[in-house]
Amino acid sequence: MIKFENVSKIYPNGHVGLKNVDLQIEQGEFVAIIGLSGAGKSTLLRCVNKMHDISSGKLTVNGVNVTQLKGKEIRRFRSKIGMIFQSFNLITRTTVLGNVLVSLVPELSWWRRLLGVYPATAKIAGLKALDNVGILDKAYTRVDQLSGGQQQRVALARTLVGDPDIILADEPVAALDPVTAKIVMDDFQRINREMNISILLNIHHVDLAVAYADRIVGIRQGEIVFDGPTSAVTQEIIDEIYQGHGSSSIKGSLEPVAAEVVVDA
Ligand SMILES: Nc1ncnc2c1ncn2[C@@H]1O[C@H](COP(=O)(O)OP(=O)(O)OP(=O)(O)O)[C@@H](O)[C@H]1O
Repeated sequence: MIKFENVSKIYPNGHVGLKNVDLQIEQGEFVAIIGLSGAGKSTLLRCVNKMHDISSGKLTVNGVNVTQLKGKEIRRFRSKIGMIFQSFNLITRTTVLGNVLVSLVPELSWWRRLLGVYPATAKIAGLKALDNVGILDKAYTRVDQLSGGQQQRVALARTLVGDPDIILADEPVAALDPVTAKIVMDDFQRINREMNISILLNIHHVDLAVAYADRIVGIRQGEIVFDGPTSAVTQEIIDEIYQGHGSSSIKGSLEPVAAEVVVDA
């Protein structure tokens, strides 16, 4: 369980990234965080795995007080939290399998790290993760020869090989075309349902958020202004989250609501 209790985040320059956030996410939930650019979506996500430190309040993940983690504890803590970025963050000149196995490097002995020699068990785990996201046949292809969608699936496989409890995804489909975005969102949904991994995902496309997530959290200027099941989301709520910015002219329109994808001009 991820639990924010009255959490605020103030950046060193005084900017308030999060303000009095109360949020509880149970294991296995699929939550989409929506809001205008600069609303605080990434800040919220990055506090969960301590990429950002909170300024006040309390943040616990599976009972662990995140603020109190130090040194090696942080690495161990993060090993159960996968992170996916818009830009994939892969080593482009390495094979797909090599990228997936990178996440296991901290657990390997120094000589294996030095030589890049992975035990058979690690390789099998890596290949299984690739199979899980439908790109097993690309295992020995260099990452820079893959499409954007395939690269994001490599990133997803890299998180899966660590057997995470939680996956944080920061705009994972923003760089993808609508069809590929849907394929990647299908992967997230399947992984969430089949593996009971909590998914916390920032997304600009409200239609995709509503089509895939179980729960929507709306953020405006660092504050949560909506938190509820996807079924409760209305155009009025979307307008409230994107207040003052004419949601139908940005990506915050509920039309169409279903899995059909709005092309980002
Ligand atoms: N390191 C930083 N120092 C100061 N201010 C920051 C820092 N990082 C983010 N901010 C500010 O905090 C606010 C929230 O940023 P954040 O990246 O969380 O927004 P976001 O909702 O994820 O936006 P986007 O959708 O554009 O990624 C923004 O006003 C941003 O300028």
